[in-house]
Formats: sequence, structure tokens, C-alpha cells
Amino acid sequence: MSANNKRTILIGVAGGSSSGKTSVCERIMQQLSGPGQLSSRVDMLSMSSFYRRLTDEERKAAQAGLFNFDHPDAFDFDLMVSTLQDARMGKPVRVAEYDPSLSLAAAQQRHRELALVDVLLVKGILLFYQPRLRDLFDVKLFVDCDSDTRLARRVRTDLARGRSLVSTLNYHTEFVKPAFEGFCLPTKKYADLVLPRGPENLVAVELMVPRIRDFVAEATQASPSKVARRDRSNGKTARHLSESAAAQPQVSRPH
Ligand SMILES: Nc1ncnc2c1ncn2[C@@H]1O[C@H](COP(=O)(O)OP(=O)(O)O)[C@@H](O)[C@H]1O
Ligand SMILES: O=c1ccn([C@@H]2O[C@H](COP(=O)(O)O)[C@@H](O)[C@H]2O)c(=O)[nH]1
Repeated sequence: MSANNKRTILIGVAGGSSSGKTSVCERIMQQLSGPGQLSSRVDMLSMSSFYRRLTDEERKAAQAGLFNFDHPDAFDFDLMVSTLQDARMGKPVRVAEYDPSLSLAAAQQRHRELALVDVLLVKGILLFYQPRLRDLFDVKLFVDCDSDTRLARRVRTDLARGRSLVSTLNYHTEFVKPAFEGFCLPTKKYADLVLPRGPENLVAVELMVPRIRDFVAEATQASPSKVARRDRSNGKTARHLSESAAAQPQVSRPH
């Protein structure tokens, strides 16, 4: 817990690659810290910062488009869990700066300090895959988007990354699609809220933001024992949300 007893609220935004997770996070950030709003300190973190170090052989496979970046084995879940545990307690943390325009090895050389924030938006394809990771989130969102749209967007992203159209489509068929169906889509059931139309769904974003503000206010006032109670009840986040909502039925929207 940080010196001022303040906990960081973690919002998990999961969904397939190119479903609109980053765009949804940006919308929420705008709403939380935009003009005329009570300013909350907000930052965003990608699960792509937690790819594990690859062996030389795996790096060669990755260069040839033959390493599966969409499989749970590609991630360092231990590091991600410990980083988020520290971040939610308001401790300073350092994360790899993932940059899709760089190779993974080059990107993993770069690090940044996460700012101490009220709200940390975390986005990733497999955020809700492991219980110990998904239980860390105060709010869990799943961005729903049809597969054709995701593929069309992903082609643009991968071409900008320097991949050819053929290798992008092969990679999608070989790895992205099967991993989405096998590991990502089954985690939709853990979401508190499923968001169709991604960032265009302003109604959903606007409904959610006042609730996030309530979490921030509660975390500011929370005593360590209250936080410990909340931690124990984690994994039942939806119930926790509805219990808190029942305790404060008149949630007012900020002007
Ligand atoms: N609703 C939308 N309509 C049009 N383009 C979108 C929409 N949502 C996302 N995009 C675009 O699709 C691309 C991938 O979106 P992004 O939010 O980065 O996805 P993710 O973080 O899930 O991979 C980006 O170029 C983004 O601008
Ligand atoms: O070196 C890499 C690492 C990851 N990817 C792809 O990234 C997506 C996950 O990121 P999103 O921002 O959710 O799209 C995943 O599907 C990987 O295939 C990559 O292409 N190269």
C-alpha cells in the first residue's frame, strides 16, 4: 500500500487482436481525465509488455512468422501477476515498453516506469485466461468484435509492421484464429461487461465511467483492512460491484 493508503483501480480490457481494446481504453481515459471532469490520474498498460524472453531458436522462428504469439505459453504470467499486484498497491513498477514497430527482442530492451495512478487500464488478449491474473481486476471488460472486422484491421496493422499480406494471412490462419477460439473467446464469460462495437459504444463507456470514479473514491478512503476484505472477495468482482452499487444506489454522472 502506498504511503497515502491509496490503491490503484485495475480495469482489464480483453478481446481478440484488433477488436478495439486500445481504442476502448483511450475512450475511457478521455472520459476520466477530459475537460470538465474530476481529474483522475490514468495510465494504460498492454499485455504485450509481458511476452516472455524467447530462446534463440524461438527468435528465429518468430522472424520467420512461425512463433505463436497468441498462445498462453508466449507470456510471462508470473511477471504480469507480480507487476499488477505491485501496481494495484500503488508501488512503483517498471515494465517493458512494447512497440509493434520493433522486434520483440529490441522492444524488451526498453523499459518505462509506470506512473502512480488512480486507474490503470490493462489491455490484452489473454487477461482473463488465468484465474490469478483475472482476479486482480476491479472491472473486467471484453470487447466483442466479429472476426472479419478483426482480420481486416489486423491486416492493416501487420502490413504497417512490415509483414507481407501472405504471411499476415498465414499467421492468422495458423495461430491468431485458433488461439482466439481456444484461449481468448472462452474467457468472455468472466467479463463483468461485454462491449459490442468497441470505442463506438459511447453509451456503455459513459455508463461505466461514473462507476470507475466510485471505485477510485472508495479506494482513496479504503483502510488496509477494507482493502484486505476486498482482496479476499476478489474473484467475485461482479457481486462486489453489485453490492457496492446497492450500497450507493444514487450514482450521479459528472457534468
Ligand atoms: N470501432 C472502430 N471503428 C473503426 N476502426 C476501429 C474501431 N475500433 C478500432 N479501430 C481501429 O482498428 C485498429 C485496431 O484497434 P485497436 O484498438 O488497436 O485494437 P486492439 O487493441 O484490440 O488490438 C486501430 O487502427 C483502430 O483505430
Ligand atoms: O512480436 C509480436 C508480438 C505480438 N504480436 C501479435 O500481437 C497480438 C496481441 O496484441 P493486440 O494489441 O491485442 O493485437 C497477438 O495477436 C500477436 O499475434 C505480433 O504480431 N508480433
